[in-house]
Amino acid sequence: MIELKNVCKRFGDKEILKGISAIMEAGKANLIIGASGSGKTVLMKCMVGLLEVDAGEILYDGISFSSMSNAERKHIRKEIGMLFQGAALFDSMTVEQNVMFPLEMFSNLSYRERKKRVDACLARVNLQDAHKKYPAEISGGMKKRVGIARAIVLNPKYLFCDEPNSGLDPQTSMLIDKLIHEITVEYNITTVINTHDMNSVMEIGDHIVYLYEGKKQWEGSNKDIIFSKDEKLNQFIFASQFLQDAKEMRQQELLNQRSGTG
Ligand SMILES: Nc1ncnc2c1ncn2[C@@H]1O[C@H](COP(=O)(O)OP(=O)(O)OP(=O)(O)O)[C@@H](O)[C@H]1O
Repeated sequence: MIELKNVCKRFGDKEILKGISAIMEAGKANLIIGASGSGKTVLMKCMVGLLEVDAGEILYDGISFSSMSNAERKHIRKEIGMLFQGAALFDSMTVEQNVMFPLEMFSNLSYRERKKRVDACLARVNLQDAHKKYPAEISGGMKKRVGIARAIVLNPKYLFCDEPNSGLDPQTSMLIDKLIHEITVEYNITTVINTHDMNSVMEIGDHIVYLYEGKKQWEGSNKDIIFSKDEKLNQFIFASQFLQDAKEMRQQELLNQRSGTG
């Protein structure tokens, strides 16, 4: 679990994060959503220590990460996996070498053990036959899978995904979402996902934090969203008439199920 307590961040006289408190739960996909410029990336960077908070606190399983020195943060950093936008693979390395890279950097495993772990992670993301391929030879969806395999190769407790669906078609996006969600539940990972993708929100949003102009405007699950009366959230999620109609239909369906008439 990651806990944010009144997190504030400014750049010069521009206040970006205005006292955000929220919980990122273990074994759940925690989504940070909000319009462009609302502070999602800055918040994620604060959480992994790429930026320092100006005030407030970030706790990893009860331990204050924000007040630690860089040296003290090392053992928490080892437990963090990251899936970057566009997967950020090394072009000159094969798929297998990309996934093995963190093990070479941060583990004392023998080559045989490393190879076994890489094989297991690539199998978990359904990429059994791509070991010797280079990133340029595989599709965008496959690159994301390699990125996921690399992010989980060290068995992380925490997984950060920045826009995991960017550049993917809707069907591939859903497969990637499903994979991230399955892995999160399977290994009880605290997964934090920055996204603009409304499909992701509705499909895997176990826990959602909606930022509006640097403040937490709303927090809840994808099931709560259907019944939320928060105007700003509704305008953001159900922006088109089509989506508003879909929301009302789903609302009715759920109400019917509850009253036993559906
Ligand atoms: N290093 C920086 N120096 C100054 N301003 C910054 C810096 N990083 C981010 N900002 C500003 O902080 C605000 C929030 O940026 P952030 O990237 O977190 O938005 P976002 O919600 O992730 O947007 P998007 O969805 O477009 O990625 C923006 O106004 C941005 O210009």
